[in-house]
Amino acid sequence: MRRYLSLWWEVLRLSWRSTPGYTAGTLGVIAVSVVSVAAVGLTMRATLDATARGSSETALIGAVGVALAYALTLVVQDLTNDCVGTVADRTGRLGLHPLVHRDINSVEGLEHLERSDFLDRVSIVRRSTGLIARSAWNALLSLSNLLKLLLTVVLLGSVHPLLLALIPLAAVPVWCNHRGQLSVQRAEVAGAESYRLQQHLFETVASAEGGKEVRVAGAADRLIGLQEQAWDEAVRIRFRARVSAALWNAAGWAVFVAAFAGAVALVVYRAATGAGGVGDLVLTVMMAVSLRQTMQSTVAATVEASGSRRVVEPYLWLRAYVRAQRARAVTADPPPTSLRRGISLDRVDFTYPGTDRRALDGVTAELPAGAVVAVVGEYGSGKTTLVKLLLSLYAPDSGSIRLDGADLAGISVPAWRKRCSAVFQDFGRFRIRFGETVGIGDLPRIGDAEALVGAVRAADAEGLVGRLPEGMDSQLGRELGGTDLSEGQWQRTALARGSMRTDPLFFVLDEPTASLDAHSEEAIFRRYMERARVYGRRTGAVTVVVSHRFSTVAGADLILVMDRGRITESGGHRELLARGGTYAELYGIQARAYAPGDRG
Ligand SMILES: Nc1ncnc2c1ncn2[C@@H]1O[C@H](COP(=O)(O)OP(=O)(O)OP(=O)(O)O)[C@@H](O)[C@H]1O
Repeated sequence: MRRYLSLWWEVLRLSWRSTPGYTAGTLGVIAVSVVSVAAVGLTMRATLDATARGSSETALIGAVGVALAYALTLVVQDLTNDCVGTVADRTGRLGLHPLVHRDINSVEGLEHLERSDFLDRVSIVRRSTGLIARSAWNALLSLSNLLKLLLTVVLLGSVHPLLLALIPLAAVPVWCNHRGQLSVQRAEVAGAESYRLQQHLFETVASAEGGKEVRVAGAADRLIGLQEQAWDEAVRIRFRARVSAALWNAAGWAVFVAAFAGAVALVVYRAATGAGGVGDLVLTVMMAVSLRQTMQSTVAATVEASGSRRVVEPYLWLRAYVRAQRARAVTADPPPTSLRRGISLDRVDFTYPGTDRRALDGVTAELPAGAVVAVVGEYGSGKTTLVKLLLSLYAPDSGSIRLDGADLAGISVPAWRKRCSAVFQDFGRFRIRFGETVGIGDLPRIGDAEALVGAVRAADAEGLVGRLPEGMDSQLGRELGGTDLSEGQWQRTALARGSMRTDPLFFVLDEPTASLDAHSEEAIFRRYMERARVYGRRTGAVTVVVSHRFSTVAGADLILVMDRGRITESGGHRELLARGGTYAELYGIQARAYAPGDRG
């Protein structure tokens, strides 16, 4: 409960900051709604009692009071919902939405983006910032309704104390609703995976990228069938939970309505047998009517507040996760300014979240300072995973990675990343201006024209910039009114981005030329090897090159051969050839395949 109270308090403060006028207005309307309920009954009783006494002047003033109080009740009844809806919506969009996005993006590493439990919660939170804000206002509405209830019961209790028994009985529908909402909440999480799947399939079929292959393969109907299946599954799970919630709701109400009918009968009987006055009778009827309304809205607001558990719980979980990550970052050390010994891996194991096969299995290796290290191996042997761990995108499950003996786990992730440069096979296609898409490789120098030109030159992408309509300022992406690039051009852009930092301690080239022709590939590799040597001499930087093309890695100082998550061979090119193992065999196969005379 404390977690909820602190969240609601935070949301109300956020409401105040993001939309102070609406917040003040809504608070005012809620306060008036509390007072107006009692005002109607009290003015009515005073009017009738005055009439019975024959005091016409007081009766007239009382009648004006009744009219005003009643009009106020009607106005605030309508206004409350509108105001709460608007203020919650604005707080959700203006205050909470940016906070949630900042939280999600501030998490280091990739692990959380591939953990299905994280994704399920994030997808709920992302769509529900308005509901989270609404939950705080609903809690406030519940509180104001409780006050109204208290006022109503005090007035009814002044007629007969037995009516106070209505308070505990009012808890029955609240509990039943809460019970039903729990099953709705569980269903949201259980159906989130099917929901994501259907969304992914829909986007695959509908997007230009995936749609091409899907249409050529004639697989659209099948994928749409799968999407409908996943959609049905998601809807079925939610529907069942909602039916069960409705049944709980009805049962709770049945209990309360029975008790309420008995209470009203008692008061009417007392009035009829002369135990109460005319004013008491009218007060009872007025309060009975308003009690029913207040009870209804108390239950509705409480149920809505507790029903929002399905969105609030994931949000609280996300915040706790982000805080734990940040707390870890605060105590971290900076990375060394240069490497003297190098990077070592000691019995590193790693399994991707949600899978049960080790992607890295007892990996031990020494990557000497200043060295170019090539990692080769079959598809899926763990090469990219190894690189991801070295970049702190994931942490090892066991074993350690050390920089000059210091455990990478104790080093600040953002500070380490600032000393890394990487070009990946599955590079990003950032559809912004060309200069920006390169410049984000080193944010502090994103506006440094000289640095941009240098990076573009390193990636041999000057020709590409020359063909763009506005050079470095050209917008990329046709759907954004810009220019479309080919795969090879996107890859050169990624290479340029990876060349922005000029003093990395760790430089990664993970299949950086897979989309380039053989001629460009060779030229680029030669150029980047020279670059790697410069880094190595300057700071002892380690360069890791991942490649399927053995000819490109022959010049590396150290070659690691991977197979099913393990390093099976390591050494220099000549040494591995002389050993006659996997490397020698694969090298031989490729050398023959690429030899001009052997080609068919
Ligand atoms: N995000 C992920 N979630 C789950 N499993 C993954 C993920 N990424 C990779 N894997 C699995 O981990 C293993 C190693 O993958 P990795 O990408 O490291 O291989 P690789 O040698 O780089 O392959 P390739 O040469 O195709 O790039 C594979 O079995 C792969 O299926």
